[in-house]
Amino acid sequence: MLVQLDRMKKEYDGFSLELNMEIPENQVTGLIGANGAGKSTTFKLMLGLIRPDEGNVEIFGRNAAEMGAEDKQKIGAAFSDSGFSEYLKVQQLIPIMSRFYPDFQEEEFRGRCERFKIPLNKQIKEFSTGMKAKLNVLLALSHDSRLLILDEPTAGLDVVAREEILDLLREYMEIPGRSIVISSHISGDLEHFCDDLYMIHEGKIVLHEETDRILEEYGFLKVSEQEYEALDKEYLLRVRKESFGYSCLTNQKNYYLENYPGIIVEKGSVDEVISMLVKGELL
Ligand SMILES: Nc1ncnc2c1ncn2[C@@H]1O[C@H](COP(=O)(O)OP(=O)(O)OP(=O)(O)O)[C@@H](O)[C@H]1O
Repeated sequence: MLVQLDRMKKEYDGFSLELNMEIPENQVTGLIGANGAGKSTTFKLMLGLIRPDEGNVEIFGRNAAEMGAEDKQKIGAAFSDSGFSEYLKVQQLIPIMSRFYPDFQEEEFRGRCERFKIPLNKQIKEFSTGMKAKLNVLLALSHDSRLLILDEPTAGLDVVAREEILDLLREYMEIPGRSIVISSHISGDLEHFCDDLYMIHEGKIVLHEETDRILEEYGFLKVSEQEYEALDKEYLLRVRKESFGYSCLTNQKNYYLENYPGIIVEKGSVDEVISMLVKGELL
């Protein structure tokens, strides 16, 4: 495992984050959650910037809070704030990055700045939100890391820019042994990019599932009251009363399709699945 959070608990006044999470090699893991769900806090814990109150956070098999310089070289991280003074120009970041990361790939970085229309000679404070977001990802990708930790890298980007960033990240994943952990509050941004998704709601994981399983096996049964009464409830996760009867979330939609001919089963988007998990009633 590249990263492991084991029975991890972190408390702030009025907020409690409780996580079990594993980030293996060769995988893109998505963290989805609304504002304030705990995504940034999770990343800070992974990077050892803050310590858990309970449980363990390990990165590359070692306690995250005791990470040494060598391990830090193996991580590329991007937060909404790059950590650099916005009075600097990208040109001035290059020697700073080279000093910190011996394997900083200057030529590649310059090439990508050109490709993404990031000017080298303009102060970062003059950049648009999208340009800053792109720059943060390019910086995270600029040295030969094994793990990328990207906090909402696509926030504020238009569709074209978002796809460009995701393409760059797909290229990154072509080298075996690498992994990405990426967050977003918009599940649609991630559902076709991540292999594995964690949905966090108010500090707790409400769903951890492979993306393909969510898209292929989760679904919504739309049933009348009579159909609902006759239904085997074993594979229903949540239910919600509707004007026509009930909407039921299942993680085994093929079971219902096979055993209840004529039943209406709709494929839900990841957003709809989350919304039902958070707001639907437990059986
Ligand atoms: N240093 C801190 N002191 C007190 N509370 C904190 C601190 N850092 C985070 N929190 C609280 O933890 C909760 C989760 O915040 P976090 O930034 O992890 O959420 P997020 O999912 O990244 O949200 P967003 O999408 O808005 O960035 C919030 O209620 C926040 O107020």
